[in-house]
Amino acid sequence: MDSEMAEEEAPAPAQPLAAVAEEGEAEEPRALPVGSTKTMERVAAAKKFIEDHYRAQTKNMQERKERRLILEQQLASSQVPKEEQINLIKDLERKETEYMRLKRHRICVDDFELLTIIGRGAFGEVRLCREKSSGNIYAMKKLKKSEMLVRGQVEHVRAERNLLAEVGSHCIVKLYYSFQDAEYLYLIMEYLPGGDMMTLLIERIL
Ligand SMILES: Nc1ncnc2c1ncn2[C@@H]1O[C@H](COP(=O)(O)OP(=O)(O)OP(=O)(O)O)[C@@H](O)[C@H]1O
Repeated sequence: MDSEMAEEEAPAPAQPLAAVAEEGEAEEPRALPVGSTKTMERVAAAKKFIEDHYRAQTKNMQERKERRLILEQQLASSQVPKEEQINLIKDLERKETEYMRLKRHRICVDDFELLTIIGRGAFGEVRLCREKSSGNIYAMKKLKKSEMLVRGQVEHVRAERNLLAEVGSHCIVKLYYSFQDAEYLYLIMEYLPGGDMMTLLIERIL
């Protein structure tokens, strides 16, 4: 079994404070201090993140096992020679491992070669860029986090990002990646040459 398939050990649950009291020492039950609303929100967000992460990981492992099983069943009922069957299964495992390796890679601004500036938005510039690994050209929209906070636009930007990520329409620009660093959010979109709608409308109307 390779490292991807290895089952992860569940982290030990945090020990409740009361349990830390020395054995035999009769302690009056004390109310634990409750964190501020902000802290409680962070705790809830972290809990959700961890749960989602492990759920996704379990699902991935299950799907991977199923893909292997399907291939094994297909090969068992085929005329493919035994040696060839072993090679095909090894090939599948190699591709699965490579896929997991690529998935683990956290994409960041260094994965792109920054080219010319093609526009300016409310929170920063839009640049043409080239993905180093594939050579693909995209439009990179860079949004300054502090500006978004000052103008109270965090929810609008989040909605824009979610909409671009979820809608699959030829009328809406495609979003390929989104990521952030300490200062900026980045949206990596399909590059649409030809200018924006407002310029087009002005040209057509005037
Ligand atoms: N995917 C893209 N392909 C090509 N050019 C783009 C792309 N996205 C943005 N641009 C260019 O960058 C400019 C600013 O981008 P965008 O309109 O998304 O920013 P914004 O912050 O929403 O701006 P505004 O507040 O003015 O609407 C656009 O007018 C356009 O010229």
